[in-house]
Amino acid sequence: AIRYHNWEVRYEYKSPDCYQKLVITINGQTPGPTIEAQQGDTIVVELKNSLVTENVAIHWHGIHQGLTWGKDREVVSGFECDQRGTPWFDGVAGVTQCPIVPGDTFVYKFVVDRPGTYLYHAHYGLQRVNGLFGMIQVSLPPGVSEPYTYDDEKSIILTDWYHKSTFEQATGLLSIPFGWVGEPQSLLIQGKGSFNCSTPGIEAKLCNATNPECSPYVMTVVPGKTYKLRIGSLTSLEALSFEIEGHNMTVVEADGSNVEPFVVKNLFIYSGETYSVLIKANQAPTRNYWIVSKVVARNSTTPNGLAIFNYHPNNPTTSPPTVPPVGPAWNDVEPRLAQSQATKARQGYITPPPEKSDRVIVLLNTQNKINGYTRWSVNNVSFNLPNTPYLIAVKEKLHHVFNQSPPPNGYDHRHYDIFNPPTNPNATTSTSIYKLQFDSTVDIVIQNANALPANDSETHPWHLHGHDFWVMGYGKGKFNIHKDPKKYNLVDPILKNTVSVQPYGWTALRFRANNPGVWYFHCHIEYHLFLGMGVVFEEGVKKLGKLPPSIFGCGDAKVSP
Ligand SMILES: O=C1O[C@H]([C@@H](O)CO)C(O)=C1O
Repeated sequence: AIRYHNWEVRYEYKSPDCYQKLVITINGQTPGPTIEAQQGDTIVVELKNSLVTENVAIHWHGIHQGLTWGKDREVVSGFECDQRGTPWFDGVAGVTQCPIVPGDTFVYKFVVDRPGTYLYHAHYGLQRVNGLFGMIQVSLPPGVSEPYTYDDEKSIILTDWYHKSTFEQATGLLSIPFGWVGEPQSLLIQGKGSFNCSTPGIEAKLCNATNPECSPYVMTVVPGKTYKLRIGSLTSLEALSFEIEGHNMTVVEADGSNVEPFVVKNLFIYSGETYSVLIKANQAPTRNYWIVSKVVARNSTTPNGLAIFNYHPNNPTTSPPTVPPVGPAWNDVEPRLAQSQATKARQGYITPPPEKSDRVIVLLNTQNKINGYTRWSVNNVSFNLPNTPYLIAVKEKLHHVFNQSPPPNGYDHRHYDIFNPPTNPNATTSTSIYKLQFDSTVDIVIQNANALPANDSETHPWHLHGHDFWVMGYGKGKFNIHKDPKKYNLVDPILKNTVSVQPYGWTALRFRANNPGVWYFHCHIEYHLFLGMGVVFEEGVKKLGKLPPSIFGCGDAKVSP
């Protein structure tokens, strides 16, 4: 089926956490409308940019934009045809398309070829921070059922929320001295939070604690029933712990893959990840319970996000009689690593990875000063987008629009102490990209190191466009290229599109470069990406037919040839 959506994107005043500010809405909503579809459906989104002074582009997070069924898939020309990849609709301004200028309408059209929980969000500047995002839910075709049962389904998006405008944030991040955005003012659960309006310095007319826009989100359940809850995180900065007071959760899905079920009291979720959990409403039905979202991995001042788990027929607005659970310690890496390691492909749904890879790329994450500016770098290269999208530049052989020499395949691990902040005097900014041999198997090892402040290494969630990767392993300290690959999980690794890398730790991934296109791979912390924490992979662009004219219109790609 074709699922048609007509969206208008614009700025509006909203008070998601009681504090009024300009946010970006889709058809008046943030989070935007949920896209519901069945496996194999074609999604058409006709998007009108009514932002007046800003471009826009929307990324369909977790959607491959390539048809992965059938082994000998032929990529043919003619972009009207559905039975092929659509790498030009991945929605990244500067990578796969020119941005959509104010007043313009752009049509995204792509197939959702796998069931599961996915997301969509702005991929232009810092717009995601302003609320331009939503969820994509792809169900199985009729007659096919999931390997678990439940009575009903719910979904929520978790975010963090800032009061400063993204313009002010961007100005700080691009200044000397560096103006860091700091910790968010609140955490939102499905677009609702609660900032304390009596905080000193808050203008009374901008903050109204009784505004219905910031009444807590309520999830109503019927006693005894089991619910599938889809959870996505699109935080700008924070890693979260999510918990429903007194209720265990059974994890069954991660980033669209079936998970060998395991039970948690709290779920750790990083920006860009999605999970489905099963929850049984099996507690005393005479009261409501707290739903809590809490910052982990940073020593944050942000108060917990709260929502209400409402047992029908209790009053949905009645606060639970208890103090909300405090959740795990922010700095305890062990339970987070344990959850990541417990997340394996479900028996009967395992796609084993190739046993060997053709190429290994080690990516060292560092925070650097470049010409006095604070940046994030990968192998000492801080990434900048060119004015002409890579997809067009590669396909049309516009070699001058980006640096043609490849970025480094690794870093000098013998002479780099990941625990002590070296000055990284050689870091540069660059537009260069990794060219992958088509259909080769690629291993990526992401290595975290010190940030600029001493004794400080952060958690980074890395997201790959256009593919799922097998999560081969996680480790502490410096990755050892001789010993660590021997411990890779070749049996039942999960396929994901976003993965966490813990402080001073590493994460190893494997994927097949079999989707013709140009694909971003980056830290999903919006501010880190903004400061250069990403790379781009190109594979098989030669195989693509004519690019659709609608993605042209910027840089040296003004019109379709
Ligand atoms: O990118 C970042 O910058 C700050 C800090 O490292 C420097 O102020 C921080 O916590 C980040 O995540």
